[in-house]
Amino acid sequence: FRLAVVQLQVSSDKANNLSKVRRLVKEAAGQGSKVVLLPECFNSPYGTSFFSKYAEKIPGESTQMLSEVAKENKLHLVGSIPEEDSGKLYNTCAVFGPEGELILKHRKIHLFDIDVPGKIRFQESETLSPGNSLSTFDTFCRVGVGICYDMRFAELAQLYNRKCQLLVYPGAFNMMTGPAHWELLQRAALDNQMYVATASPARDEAASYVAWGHSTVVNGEVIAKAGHEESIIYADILQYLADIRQQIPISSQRRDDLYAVTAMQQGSG
Ligand SMILES: O=C(O)CCC(=O)C(=O)O
Repeated sequence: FRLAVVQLQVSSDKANNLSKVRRLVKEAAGQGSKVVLLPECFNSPYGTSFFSKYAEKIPGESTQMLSEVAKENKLHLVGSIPEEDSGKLYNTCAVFGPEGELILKHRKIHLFDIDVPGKIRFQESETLSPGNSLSTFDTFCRVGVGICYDMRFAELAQLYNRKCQLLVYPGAFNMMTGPAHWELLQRAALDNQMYVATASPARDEAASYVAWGHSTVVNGEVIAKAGHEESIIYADILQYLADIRQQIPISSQRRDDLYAVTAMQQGSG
């Protein structure tokens, strides 16, 4: 099946962000895409000062639009927004199916709290609360969902690996961690023999948080990669995994007698 990643130029104009999503998803559908991935916080500039202003309940304006667009174009649509629920804020990825139905909500499990002196300090936990469950859904294959910083936690990918063929991460790495780690982390899933797709906002040099861009799809090797401007990239998810998992059978070669990665709770999916 064909996967599309929309590297949206997100602005402070929410209505404009939403109408561009409508147009670009339609364009991706016209190219035969069956699963479309949008960037982290596609309706809002990325930053702790924006989350409360742009946050919505689910369902709400932005996710209602996702539902309609998924239904109109008969595809699975994945996108994250700042979510408000019972007075708390979350970074939440919603997945809609081809009938416009909400399939799951993944609330970012690992909040992005880093402090690199002189370079970057970011503390999502000042405004956001973490999610507490893993999230998978079924389409042409089983898909595991994470959001951005979740990508740094190999244990999550390893748990998803037991049942998924594709991992999707809406994300927004920055001009420091982007060049250093963005592609490397995705390609590290080679060890897990999975497809991994990441969707970044396009780069906006004038933004308070400048996203790296370079949305990517890998299967160990990079099979599609955007530049830093607004664009759509496509990848055809094929037989590769079944072949490589058989040829290099690491899942049956694990030394379960020596180590284990264990979920305390499985969450949805
Ligand atoms: O891990 C990183 O370097 C960036 C993470 C991030 O921007 C996020 O979690 O939104």
